[in-house]
Amino acid sequence: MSDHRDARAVRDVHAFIAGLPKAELHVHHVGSASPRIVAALAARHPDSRVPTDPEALADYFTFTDFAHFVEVYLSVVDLIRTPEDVQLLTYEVARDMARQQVRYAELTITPFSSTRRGIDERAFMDAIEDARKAAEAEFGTVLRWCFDIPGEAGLESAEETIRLATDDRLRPEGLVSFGLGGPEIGVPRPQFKPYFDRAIAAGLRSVPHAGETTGPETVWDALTDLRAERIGHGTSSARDAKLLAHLAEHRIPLEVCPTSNIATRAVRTLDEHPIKEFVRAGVVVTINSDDPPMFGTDLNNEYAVAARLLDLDERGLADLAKNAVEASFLDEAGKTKLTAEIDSYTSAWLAR
Ligand SMILES: Nc1ncnc2c1ncn2[C@@H]1O[C@H](CCC(=O)c2cccc(C(=O)O)c2)[C@@H](O)[C@H]1O
Ligand SMILES: [Zn+2]
Repeated sequence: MSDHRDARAVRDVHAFIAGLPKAELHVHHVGSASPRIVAALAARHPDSRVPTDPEALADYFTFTDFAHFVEVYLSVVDLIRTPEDVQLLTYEVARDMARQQVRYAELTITPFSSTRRGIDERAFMDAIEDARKAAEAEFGTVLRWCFDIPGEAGLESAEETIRLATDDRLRPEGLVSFGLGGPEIGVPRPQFKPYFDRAIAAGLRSVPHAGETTGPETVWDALTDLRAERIGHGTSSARDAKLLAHLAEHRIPLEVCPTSNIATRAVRTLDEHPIKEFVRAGVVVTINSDDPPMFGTDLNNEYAVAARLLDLDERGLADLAKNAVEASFLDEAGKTKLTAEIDSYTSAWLAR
């Protein structure tokens, strides 16, 4: 292929991705605050130390390691102080998703971080639900929630998160799953088993982060003790052939977030990312953005990265998008509809 045609092919793939209807399964609520949203929140709370100028913000969002990332993340959490802030963040995140043709997203929310900072729990639930309904009506993007335990904040945070997720008077209609985030080093997964047992008994699905910054044994713990149905990241699974075979056989999808893994220094370079090994082993791979503005990315860019790393054409990209629909917690009718939308978009594109 000549350089000229190469460049055109890449442009074409980007245009295809931009219009491709997509589902996103691993994306954090606070971690999705774009410079536009950060500026709006900081204008409400001028004492904040988070910069609002986009260039300064890009600098601020350059991380030395995972611990530094969590420190910066928590400074953005500190910008969210009222139920109105929660509503604004959630609604505006949905607007950014809709612009990328994201039709369905499971958004990971850490309610503990808000309630411990004094936001009333009832008002918090009302704020996210108001935003969810408005986003669906106005942007056509369907949102669902994953409530996650911030592991580093200890069992007190696990207790608070499970209470908020299972108390019938509080539990929001959009809640579908239960997660575990934050640092893994020094935060063993098995201690959270009783909380995942309670979540699963209440009908929630188990989707912990595992194997992002620690080895494959953490992924095994997530499968065995937390009964994970999908794994957040699971990057280090590539180091354990038996684990890869297990994930493939039981069709346990990985929520792969390539750019995030580089930004938090979990993986050295994109070319060393194990996504190819996952696909080669037959593991179901989904593509996600994690904390897109913090990592200078968005879901469309993550699909473009995957296209390059996996050498995918439009059909291959559509298959990735369909993996996410299949691995989602949408009902069967919703899955069938979104899959058909992906297929008809792809056929129309290829028939141009
Ligand atoms: N790639 C990621 N991998 C893992 N997690 C990620 C990723 N991206 C975003 N997160 C989020 O980071 C939070 C970390 C928050 C946390 O540990 C903490 C500790 C102590 C106190 C408090 C508090 O609020 O007072 C919070 C998690 O809840 C998670 O949702
Ligand atoms: Zn994450």
